[in-house]
Amino acid sequence: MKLNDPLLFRQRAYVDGAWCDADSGATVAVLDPASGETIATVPLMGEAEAEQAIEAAHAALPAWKTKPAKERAKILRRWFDLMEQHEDDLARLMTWEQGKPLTEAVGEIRYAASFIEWFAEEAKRLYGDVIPSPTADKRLVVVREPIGVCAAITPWNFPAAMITRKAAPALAAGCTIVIKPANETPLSALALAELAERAGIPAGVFNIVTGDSAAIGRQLTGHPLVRKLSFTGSTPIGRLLMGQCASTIKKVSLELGGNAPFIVFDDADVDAAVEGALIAKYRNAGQTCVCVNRFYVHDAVYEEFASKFAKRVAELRVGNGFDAATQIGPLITAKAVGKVQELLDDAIEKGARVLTGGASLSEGLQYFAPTVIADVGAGMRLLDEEIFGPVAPIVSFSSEDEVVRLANDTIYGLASYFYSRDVARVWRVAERLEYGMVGINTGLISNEVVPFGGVKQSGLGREGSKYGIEDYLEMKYLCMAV
Ligand SMILES: NC(=O)C1=CN([C@@H]2O[C@H](COP(=O)(O)OP(=O)(O)OC[C@H]3O[C@@H](n4cnc5c(N)ncnc54)[C@H](OP(=O)(O)O)[C@@H]3O)[C@@H](O)[C@H]2O)C=CC1
Ligand SMILES: O=C(O)CCCC(=O)O
Repeated sequence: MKLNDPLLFRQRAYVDGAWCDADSGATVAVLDPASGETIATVPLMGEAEAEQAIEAAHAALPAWKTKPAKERAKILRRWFDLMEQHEDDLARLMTWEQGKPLTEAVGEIRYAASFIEWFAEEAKRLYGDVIPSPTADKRLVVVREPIGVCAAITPWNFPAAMITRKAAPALAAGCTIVIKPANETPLSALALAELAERAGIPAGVFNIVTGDSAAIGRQLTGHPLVRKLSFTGSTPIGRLLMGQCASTIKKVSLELGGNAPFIVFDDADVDAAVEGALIAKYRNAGQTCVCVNRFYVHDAVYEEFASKFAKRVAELRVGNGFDAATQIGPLITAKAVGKVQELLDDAIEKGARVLTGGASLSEGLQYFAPTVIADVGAGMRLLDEEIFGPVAPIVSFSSEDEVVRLANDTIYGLASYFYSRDVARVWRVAERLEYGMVGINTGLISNEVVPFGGVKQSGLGREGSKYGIEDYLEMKYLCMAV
């Protein structure tokens, strides 16, 4: 891979300000999902190396948390500037290891950097409170302090943004952090560490350990010095990690799976709904926790929506993310392709009708045809399970009550979307949907200024926005006799 700045291509972990190997010297391969070829190796670390990183983060904490917020903000701002300057290289590394089209990778680098910019600004605004005392002899004050050493475990679908959405508020609040990126996409994380170092983030404040996720995860969730865990990934692993955190009562933020409904009412602008649906379903080849999992379309506009949508989906270009024409890259692994195919086959066997697409595109490679299926109904697995791929199932409905009930009939509660031009209905449905986020007449809801997160088994806490720093802070109440 030719980079303008070759030093951004790092193949060693970053702990206590140093580039390190695993104690055993063992490594794990990073694969290009477009070709299946090995593009790099990173250290196969485990519990011992994770513990060293936790101890480094603990040692670095006193100096970092007592730095004036303005100084922490300046350092974070430099990190943001460096990400902007190196956006081309960062995006190329991401497409190489993750597969997403280069334009989407550039978009993610900007999105990732925006969390650093935002929280650099928020660092200076962590106000306390003065509480009017019920008695004359006391003064009551609330101050907010960094929670301490934090841990983060991040997924492969957004290899940069899921790191900065956690690390930026942590560092802004005065915490230090140890991060375990997904083994599929560690190169983006390590490039961020290189830029963090150049920005002047002190040794031990920002650490990246790569390798055995279960072993590192056990250490990060079990070590008493770690005060908080933030995880983005599947609901089963989130459940496991939450349980592991119980013995040391850590604060936990979880951003887990979704089963997003996308509802098109009979009063919707159908053409606008088709455009919104394309973004909400096919971004990152459908590998996003806020990607639509189920389309519910009113009987009166079902055929119109389905045929217009299928026509647009059939035009999507699938290919290598480095090809400028590509809109849909490869899926992350062969296992992911198998899972998407299995869910699709189950639906077809149970009576779903393929409008476009319908299968993986190439023997041995990880390309999957953007697919739309109609006549989808109860009992098909993809209505309950996260597809995480470019398959769009369409279900028909006939009343508002019915569709709200169907949309809420899931253990998940992350993102939801609907299209309607009836103002009263917009309020009614937005209030009745049991989701942390509701897109109304839009398919794109993410940015750094809004609280991203879910209810039910989609997780705990919110990331981004003025609320996103709360999880990295503790309240301390001071009671003074006067
Ligand atoms: N909410 C979201 O954004 C995401 C949801 N998913 C959902 O999960 C499905 C499976 O994807 P998958 O990548 O396997 O998701 P996982 O939840 O298994 O992986 C997410 C992260 O957790 C790590 N991890 C896995 N097992 C453990 C463990 N025992 N202890 C500590 N960390 C662990 C992974 O590391 P490593 O990869 O190195 O093993 C990765 O960093 C997807 O199809 C999708 O439905 C997946 C990713 C993101
Ligand atoms: O967890 C994910 O899938 C990443 C969220 C992408 C986004 O912020 O929109």
